[in-house]
Amino acid sequence: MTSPAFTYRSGFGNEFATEALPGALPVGRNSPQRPPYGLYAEQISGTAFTAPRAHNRRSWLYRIRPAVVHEPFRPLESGRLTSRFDEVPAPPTQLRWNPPPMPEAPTDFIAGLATMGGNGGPQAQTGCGIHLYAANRSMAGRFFYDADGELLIVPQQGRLRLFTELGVLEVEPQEIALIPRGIRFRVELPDGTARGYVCENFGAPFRLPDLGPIGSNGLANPRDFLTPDAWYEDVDGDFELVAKFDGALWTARIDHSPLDVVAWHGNHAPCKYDLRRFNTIGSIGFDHPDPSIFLVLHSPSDTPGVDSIDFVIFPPRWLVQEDTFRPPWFHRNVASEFMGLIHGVYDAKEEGFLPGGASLHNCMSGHGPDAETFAKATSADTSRPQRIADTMAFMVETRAVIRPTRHALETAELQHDYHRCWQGLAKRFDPNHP
Ligand SMILES: O=C(O)Cc1cc(O)ccc1O
Ligand SMILES: [Fe+2]
Repeated sequence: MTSPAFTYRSGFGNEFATEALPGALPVGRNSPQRPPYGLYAEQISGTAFTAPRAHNRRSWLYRIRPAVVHEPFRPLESGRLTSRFDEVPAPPTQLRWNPPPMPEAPTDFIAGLATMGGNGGPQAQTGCGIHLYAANRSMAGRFFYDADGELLIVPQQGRLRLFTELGVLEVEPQEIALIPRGIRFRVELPDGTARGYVCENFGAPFRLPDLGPIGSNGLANPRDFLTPDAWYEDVDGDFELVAKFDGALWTARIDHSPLDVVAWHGNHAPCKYDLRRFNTIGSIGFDHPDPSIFLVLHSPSDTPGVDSIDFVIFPPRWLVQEDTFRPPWFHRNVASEFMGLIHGVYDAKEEGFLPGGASLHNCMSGHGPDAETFAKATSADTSRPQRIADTMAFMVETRAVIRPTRHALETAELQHDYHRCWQGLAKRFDPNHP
């Protein structure tokens, strides 16, 4: 038996309570002697039991069988998915990649993941793995969970239907999904193929940033995050449970679908967010602000004010700054910047940075607009507003160096001529003309 309808509740990090059968949620206690409908009660903790209340994440699940019911795990060939960021020395060179091609062989979401780089790891409980996925078939007969981190999924092409233990998320390009650490799920591809990005967060769960002087509204508003209502399937069969655990993949046989949670309550729950809802705040006077104004979600580190990961977007917006070089300035950054393009064109790079592609500008490596963009922006009329339309780029900015994997440095998609886009920035200096 399968329950229908994919519906959501609104809010970020809320305490939700939802049941797919009436009365399935116990009232007034988490673990009654006999939960309704013969369900098992089970807690999943995403933070330390003793984490401060504001950051504590846990959910109570009422399910047909407890999560422990499966056979032992054995190693599974991990393909291009890894949490090893020491395979090859990280070059300070600016790097850019073309979009990965769609696979030819049948490839599901998990098999289609290729790690481009990262830092920290599951043991350090900080940093991230940055992956691209390209897939052409739905996950059939297998389910996945990531014990190493939370998954921030950024579709670029093709919708995803994420059937999770806590409900179903349907996401399309320009939406993102967050799957908390440990939550089991399978991925269907309603469009047949799908491509995109995954940021695997080994550290503190992503949260909304404080808004400081912006005030009580703006950037990503909490009510635009949607968490699914309880949904379950009661299906027996010969299935596979795949785990990413301590950097590698493992597989275990399981004789039923683990997506059998009939009711749950708590705040360790998946959600989705439409990036087009982002309330972009910018300069209405002069100068191009720091990209921290584009922050959607962040994973704070143990140092106040310094994030382990910032997830930032560059959405459509108006540029109105007068007497200003309006695109991103030339810069070097203590943080490291991995970028992807979901849609359209990015304003600092009109060519070469393609939807589905990626770039990496590591700690203190100079970068900025290409020569063509520089030429246009220095002669643009800044007495008029300019609309940046049809664009959606994102950046995963991290405190630690993003070390590319061997795959990232050896793939045919690496653009060996990337540096040329800046070589046309000629000497303009003339000491006789201030
Ligand atoms: O490098 C980039 O294109 C990302 C970026 C954008 C911006 O507006 C300011 C700084 C920055 O690193
Ligand atoms: Fe940058």
